[in-house]
Amino acid sequence: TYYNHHIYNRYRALNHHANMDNQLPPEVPVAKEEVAPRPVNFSRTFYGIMFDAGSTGTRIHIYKFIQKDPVELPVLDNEMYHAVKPGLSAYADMPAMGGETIRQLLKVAKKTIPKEQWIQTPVVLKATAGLRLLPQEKAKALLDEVKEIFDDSPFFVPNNSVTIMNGTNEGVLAWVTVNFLTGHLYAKTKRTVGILDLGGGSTQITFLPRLKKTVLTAPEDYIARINMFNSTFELYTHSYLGNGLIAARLATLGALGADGLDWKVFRSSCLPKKFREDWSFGGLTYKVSGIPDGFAGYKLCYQEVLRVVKGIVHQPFEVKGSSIFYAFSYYYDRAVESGLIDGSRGGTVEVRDFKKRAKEGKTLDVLPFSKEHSGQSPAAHIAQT
Ligand SMILES: Nc1ncnc2c1ncn2[C@@H]1O[C@H](COP(=O)(O)OP(=O)(O)O)[C@@H](O)[C@H]1O
Repeated sequence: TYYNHHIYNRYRALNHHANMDNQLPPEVPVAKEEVAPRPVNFSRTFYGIMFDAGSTGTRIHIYKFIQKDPVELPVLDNEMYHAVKPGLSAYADMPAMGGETIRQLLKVAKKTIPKEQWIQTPVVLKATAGLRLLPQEKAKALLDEVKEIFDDSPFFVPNNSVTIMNGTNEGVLAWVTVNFLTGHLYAKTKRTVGILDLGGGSTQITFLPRLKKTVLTAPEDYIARINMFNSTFELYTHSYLGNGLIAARLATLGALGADGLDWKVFRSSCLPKKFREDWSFGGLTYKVSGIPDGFAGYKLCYQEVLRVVKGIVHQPFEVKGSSIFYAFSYYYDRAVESGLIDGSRGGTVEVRDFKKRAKEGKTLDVLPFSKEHSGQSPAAHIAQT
């Protein structure tokens, strides 16, 4: 998942059809023409706290905004970031302990935000695939726990401040963010970039189709209409739940949703023959291993993975061309780990580069959770071929 402060600066331009509550702090009254003389030395500082409750970790983003003029939009001055692992969904059976991780992160917010600002600083949590994958009652227990902790905190708790974000909003917001950051977001924009987000539990693809055919041939719920700059954009967007890096890996092993986790060892030719480990995800622990008396390698692994994604992935014809996509989250992590791009500058890769590395065995990273980089990461481009 990827939520970015720049959306805040653009919020007046964006009116997404889907339910996107405005969680901004109370707005400064906009001066009308006749109220002409502006206050001298007007300057207002305010903060916002955003929790990103992902399937592999919970992150707090504390934003500081400065508004120098009552008729101008506030400008982001600073962002403070902190993350903990595992994510909330790992506490599916012990919501109180899950809540404790939020309480700890709120301590960071108390240290960062001046005391007199606490009461007007909104605090919001958006959960993604980890909670979407849990049985409803377990997800609800975790959200209720978080809500209680927010209510006990000295911060401003808006309505619906603790929710699961749906996959469409996750994909659309990432698209808006990346296009804003890359300067493609303006009225009548034609040249936009697509996004590919590979989380732990889900993966999102979003782009603005250039061909009418793409919109007409896509499944109906893959098209999201958003209003910006007085026009409607029809975006192609989909979130594949259960196909994030970690969830899909467990599905490949036949472990996702399986019983007998206490004794079953899930084997895969995607893992080195002698490999054996316990992996935890979503509050469950899975015993996994390679196939000691069998084979490991690209071809067999490819067949295993194909069985999982076959019939699931919708492939719009249009992206086969020369479309530019910005890929981030685990796409970025894996591209850095396998030496395809530079960790601080990002870089441009083609899908075939990943394939080449996989054949060399270099992306056969067997750690379930890689080190998470801090703050915003430079996106890795993927030019699709
Ligand atoms: N602020 C951020 N900027 C860039 N990548 C991020 C950020 N926060 C999390 N990530 C990346 O998201 C991936 C984990 O996704 P996660 O949110 O746990 O899964 P999901 O979206 O499926 O719930 C990791 O690759 C992590 O580095």
